[in-house]
Amino acid sequence: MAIRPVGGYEATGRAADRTAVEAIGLGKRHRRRWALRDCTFRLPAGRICALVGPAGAGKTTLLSLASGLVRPTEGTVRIGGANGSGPAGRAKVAWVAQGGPLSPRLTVAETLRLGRELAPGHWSERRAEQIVRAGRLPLNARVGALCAGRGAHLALTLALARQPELLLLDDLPAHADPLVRHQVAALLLAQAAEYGTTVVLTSPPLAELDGLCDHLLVLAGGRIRLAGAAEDAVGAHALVMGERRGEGLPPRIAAHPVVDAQLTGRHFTALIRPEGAIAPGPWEVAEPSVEELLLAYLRAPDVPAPNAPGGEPAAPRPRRLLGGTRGHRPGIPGMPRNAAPGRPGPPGGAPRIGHDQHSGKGAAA
Ligand SMILES: Nc1ncnc2c1ncn2[C@@H]1O[C@H](COP(=O)(O)OP(=O)(O)OP(=O)(O)O)[C@@H](O)[C@H]1O
Repeated sequence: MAIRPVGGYEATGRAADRTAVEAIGLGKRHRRRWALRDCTFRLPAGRICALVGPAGAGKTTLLSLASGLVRPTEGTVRIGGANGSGPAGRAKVAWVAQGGPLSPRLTVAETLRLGRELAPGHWSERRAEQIVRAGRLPLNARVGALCAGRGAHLALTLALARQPELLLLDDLPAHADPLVRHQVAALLLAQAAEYGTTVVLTSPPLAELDGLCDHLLVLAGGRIRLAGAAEDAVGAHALVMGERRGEGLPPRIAAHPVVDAQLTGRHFTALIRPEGAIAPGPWEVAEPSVEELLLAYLRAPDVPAPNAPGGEPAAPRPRRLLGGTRGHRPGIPGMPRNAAPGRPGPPGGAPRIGHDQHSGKGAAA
């Protein structure tokens, strides 16, 4: 684990009223190729945000820009109101990255002492002790003898004791055993609630997001595909499941923007962004889980952002009046909504409906 630049956290005002990260037209180009482009979003303070996207989507680039380690080619990113590229912005961010150097020869106590010395004026001894106690870190153990989960917990202690406003967390929970992952999740929730720290988790296990992440940021191809509060994002989509009678989706479903559709045998499952009421028919309509929503976006990296091209957060929407049979989690045996994370859809399953689904092409007659 490597701890990147850190700084002080001002516990003033209601977290939800403050903006932790604001990106406007943010972009980074390497030679002629854009790693990130047109990236516009606002992340309120005190949120736990899942940053999700396929390999090469631009996640690390976004973290590098947010941490101030890399300067944008275009646009701006502000951290707690300060320019993210300047010292004031950088001082508000901690980045716990995978594979960085915690010295294996030092003990836990020596590592913490070093952390305190390297963060004069920012270090909270009380917070460090709390986190060490919560993670049951043995103070006299050598860092090299700690299991991966405890090593991760130590890296997190170093980062949080420095009281950052924004914590960037790279893959951490995925590498720990379930108990440590649970401890880390509890720690992050407490940190966000009590200290207003904003946490950005890169590629967290999708099955563990419900109840942990309340904000979503989906990238693909260097552009934002979805950004906003998880609740709003879920409310702006619907999962429609039913029997199919033609080649593609029923026209009354394909009339809405389709994010992803899975066709399996005689059934279909589609994640749509309803534009108005969904016409009734031989299908069920349900609210997607966060996992289902993200899986659909990961399966459809080309889908345009709701407010393309800027990809701004979707505004909170009132609950729609849905047609069809609206249920909470009806589930259809063998359908993708029950698929395990990382295994989108049943084996030998349905073809993914491509881009032209958004215009409704490919719908069944
Ligand atoms: N220093 C660089 N020079 C050239 N191209 C780069 C550089 N850094 C990133 N890229 C390219 O920019 C794109 C985005 O890379 P980035 O590492 O941000 O993606 P990512 O979502 O973090 O991917 P992964 O999950 O595989 O780490 C990729 O196509 C990558 O090859």
